Amino acid sequence: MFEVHHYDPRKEDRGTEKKPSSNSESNQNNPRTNNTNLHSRTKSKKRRRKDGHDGTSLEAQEGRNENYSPVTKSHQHNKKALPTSVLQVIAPETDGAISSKKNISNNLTAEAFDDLDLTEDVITGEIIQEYNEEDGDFDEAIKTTSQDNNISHSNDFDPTDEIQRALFMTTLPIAEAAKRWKLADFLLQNLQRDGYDHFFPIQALVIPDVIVAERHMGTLQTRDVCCAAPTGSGKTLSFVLPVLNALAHRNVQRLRALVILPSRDLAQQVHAVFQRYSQGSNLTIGLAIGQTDFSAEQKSLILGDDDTAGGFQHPCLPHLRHVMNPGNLEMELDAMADDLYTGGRNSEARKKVPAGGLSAVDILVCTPGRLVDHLDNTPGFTLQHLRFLVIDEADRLLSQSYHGWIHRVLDNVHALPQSDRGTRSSNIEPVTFRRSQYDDSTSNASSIVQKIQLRKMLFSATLTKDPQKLAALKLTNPKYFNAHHLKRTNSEGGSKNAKESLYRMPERLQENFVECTAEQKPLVLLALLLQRLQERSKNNTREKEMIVVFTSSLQSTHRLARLLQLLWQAAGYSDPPMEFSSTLNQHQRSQLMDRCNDPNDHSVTVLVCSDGMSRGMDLASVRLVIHYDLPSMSKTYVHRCGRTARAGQDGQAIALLKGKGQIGQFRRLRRLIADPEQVAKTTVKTSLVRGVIPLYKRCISCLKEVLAAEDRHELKSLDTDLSRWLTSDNGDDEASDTSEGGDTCEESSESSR
Ligand SMILES: Nc1ncnc2c1ncn2[C@@H]1O[C@H](COP(=O)(O)OP(=O)(O)OP(=O)(O)O)[C@@H](O)[C@H]1O
Repeated sequence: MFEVHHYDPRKEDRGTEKKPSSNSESNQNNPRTNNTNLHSRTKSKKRRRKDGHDGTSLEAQEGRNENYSPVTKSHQHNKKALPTSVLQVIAPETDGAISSKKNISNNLTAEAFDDLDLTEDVITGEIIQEYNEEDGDFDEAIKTTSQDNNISHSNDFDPTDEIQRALFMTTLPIAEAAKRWKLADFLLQNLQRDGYDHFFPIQALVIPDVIVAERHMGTLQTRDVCCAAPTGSGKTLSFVLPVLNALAHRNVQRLRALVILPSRDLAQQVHAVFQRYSQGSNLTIGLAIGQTDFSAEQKSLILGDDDTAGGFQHPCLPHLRHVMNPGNLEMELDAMADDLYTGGRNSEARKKVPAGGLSAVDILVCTPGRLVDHLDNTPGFTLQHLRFLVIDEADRLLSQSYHGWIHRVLDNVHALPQSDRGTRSSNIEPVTFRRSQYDDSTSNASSIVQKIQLRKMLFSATLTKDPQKLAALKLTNPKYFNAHHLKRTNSEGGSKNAKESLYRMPERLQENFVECTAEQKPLVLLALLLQRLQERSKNNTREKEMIVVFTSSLQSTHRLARLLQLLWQAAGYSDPPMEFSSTLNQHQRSQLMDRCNDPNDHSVTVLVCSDGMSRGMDLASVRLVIHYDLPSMSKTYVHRCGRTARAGQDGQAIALLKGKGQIGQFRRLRRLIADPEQVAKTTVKTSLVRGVIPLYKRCISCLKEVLAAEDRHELKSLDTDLSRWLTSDNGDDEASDTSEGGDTCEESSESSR
């Protein structure tokens, strides 16, 4: 079930959950009830417009349209079908959705969307003609191709509906979809370079939404976006592409998009995606995560000579530099527009601070703490011209204050740089304007220029709907894309808990658990790992594959990683397991991620991670996630599992549960996630577990010494060569207790890690 609805935090505040519209009501209003083919629906769409109807589609409210799958001829040509999991990300069945056209509630909206990709000419002309001429009956063609792709179809397709439209766009070859959205050429080239054939549904939903809002900025009211979609469903490109597209034709360099992430690792990852997709444009992407020293980071963000960034010695210098800049003309226009718009209220302030501040970057990817540092201490750093505020892993960021970053950002958006605060009024207007597309000499001033609006975009696989937290962001008329309450395309009623469940797993994830005792747990883990590696070498698999093991604390991550490294050494295996946690410094973590991401580097087979690393990490080769310790929160479980089965690929997650107590705990935790019955018990061969006991005993006796040596700085954190600690005897005496000691069952809250 996919919802797109108008989210009103005030309603939740009063405890009044948004209720689905009743079927009968929806039926009465549904203009499509009797439509059986695309021709008649298109006509009915025209009729509705004539009648002043806003074109709102209501089948999403009714939940009757779960089987929709529009298919074009071009998709038929492309035999590589989209994974159904990807299509199901936004399966249109829903209980509370209101079509976005109604949401935007503006007569212009329908035209705005049509303007974008599916004009009636396209619908009635291009696509249908193709089928009429070459494939015969259009509906039949849809049916046939749907069956080919194992996707059921419905006759209720109405291309004016946003969800339907998004699904439709996912079936088109990526070049065609990009053309219809008029995506910048460099973006398409980058997508093709990466071998992407189709957009994913969440992308097909969010990208045109942002494009429409940008194109019709003057007439459509800005709507902020809250987007919850499963792990690995492609949320990153859903904001990277439209932001780059919107800024691609800028003349003057200013900080126009701010992308905030909860950790340095994620910020680096998203920064890399921006870099990759900005190739071919002249946009500059900044990174502020505290990786370099502060003044070096300042210099990378702010234009000017070496002395300017840190010192900002003379206010005239940057102004002069800006006047000499080729972008001068555009700036002057902005200034003029500003005067026209604000009656000159800002002109005094502008005399002191060059319009646009001194940004050396167009887009800044950052962590909240470092952002606040720059707001406080970097002269010329301004959020004055921000057009996009993207908050990725929003629930995580909103749950932590990070020096009150939200208030600091909101206070600074559209405000002048710190250096000129003394002169401005408290409620200053934004000073960025752009020329209207409909510029003509007869227009008056206010129609020539459009005030740039800030759009906030929130993303997460476990996005909170906590009204208090969202309220802090002061969202404008937010539009909530919820892709969690999904329904399997071909099943009748979906899962029992589909409506109550908060989260949803990737479609191709297989979830299992193994029941064992505390003592058996490390043995079971070892047996599982060895079994997997042996299978791999037996099958002679060349493809890169990784296993990620999660523990519940930093300390157990380190202990377990060391134990496994000893075991590898004792067994004579190459490529020992690696630790990935905040025990490593940023540079070491980045290097490790590079190795994990390099398809030709097969040296990392097992990663032992703390929960600090459970979110967002995008490693295509992870095939198995093992929950060595059970997390205490459902959302941590969701994010951990989401390190595999990404982008429509297969993956498996196995939880090691200590006895009945933990099985109950696991059930409770799993209740918030759709399809609890999907989790199956699995076992590990006793012979395998028995087989690893001598090896384990030999290593557990050395572990203490290894850790002590590390405390004495005799061993580096990345050093995996532990051979000198391995004794030749099998350690029978010392290791009568097989517990490795780091196996703590203690659960700690996600935020405490
Ligand atoms: N249209 C596409 N076709 C094929 N692969 C894609 C497409 N879009 C994104 N991907 C790939 O899918 C993978 C997952 O995407 P992404 O990291 O954006 O997921 P996500 O939804 O942000 O997940 P998480 O919630 O775990 O952060 C990435 O490796 C990305 O390159």
